[in-house]
Amino acid sequence: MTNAAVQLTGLTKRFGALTAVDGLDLTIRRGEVVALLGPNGAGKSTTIDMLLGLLRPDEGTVLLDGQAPAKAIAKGTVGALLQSGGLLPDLTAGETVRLTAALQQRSRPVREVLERAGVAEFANQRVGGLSGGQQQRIRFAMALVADPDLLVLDEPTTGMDVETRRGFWTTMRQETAQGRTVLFATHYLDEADAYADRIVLLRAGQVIADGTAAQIKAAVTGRTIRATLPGADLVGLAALPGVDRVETRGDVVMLHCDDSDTALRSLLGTTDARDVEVTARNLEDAFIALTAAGSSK
Ligand SMILES: Nc1ncnc2c1ncn2[C@@H]1O[C@H](COP(=O)(O)OP(=O)(O)OP(=O)(O)O)[C@@H](O)[C@H]1O
Repeated sequence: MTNAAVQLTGLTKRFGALTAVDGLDLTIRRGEVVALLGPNGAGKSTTIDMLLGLLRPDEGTVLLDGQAPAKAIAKGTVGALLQSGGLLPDLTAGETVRLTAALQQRSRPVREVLERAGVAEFANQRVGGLSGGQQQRIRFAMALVADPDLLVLDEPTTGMDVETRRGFWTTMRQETAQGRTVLFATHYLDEADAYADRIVLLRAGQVIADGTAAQIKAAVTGRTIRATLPGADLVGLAALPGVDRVETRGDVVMLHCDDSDTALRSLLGTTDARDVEVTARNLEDAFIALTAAGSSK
């Protein structure tokens, strides 16, 4: 079969005058790990809710492995971790996952899933008394227990401390190594950078960048040359070929360049610059640049 794991076409959702998701097209191949990255209100959760069939699109279509969401989900091939809800406070963590397993057409051994998701250590405690991060781990176990081909995770590490986050992503790596397709929404640039094969950057319900972390960084073109140059002639530096803008901090100059190779040759040829460093923009620079302008609709 050649169906994409996820195919969103012209997906649109309006809430009154607000267009939360605006004609979104997205195809995810099987086995891809995709981060849906964007600031608050970008439309990540609304997209995920439509993808899972929890919210009806105003326009557009969702296909999961070539089928409507309800059909794919009924077959048990989709596991989801949503931001809230879904937990009964009086059940224990273990009972919650066992109950979820019992409702699936196919399921993995509960004991194994409890271990994997880091729930085993508090499996006998009631859900209502657990922390937000522990409850997130239970939701993760619930998503895994169906042995899904597609895992959809809406801000999975919310409420987790640093160590738990790390453990979560270690487990995720093991899961994705088995060929699962994963779509996760996140605010965290480092998570998208470290764990996704592909980053889809959303702003105001539209895709504004789509590629590997390296491609997204490259989309915000330019590099910065940093050098020590006491008494620098700033006007002269700004006029060097390849230089966009010049900043100084004491004896250090920073040349923001659209062509750092040309700029570097001129800098070294015409000045006494030393301790020279050339750096690419990082994902945070790209994120800020791409999401900053015109974000309100
Ligand atoms: N049920 C609703 N009724 C009205 N407006 C809504 C509703 N759900 C979402 N919105 C609005 O739609 C926009 C997109 O929200 P959404 O939750 O999808 O964004 P998000 O990217 O997931 O944000 P966050 O990172 O804060 O979770 C926001 O402006 C939000 O206020």
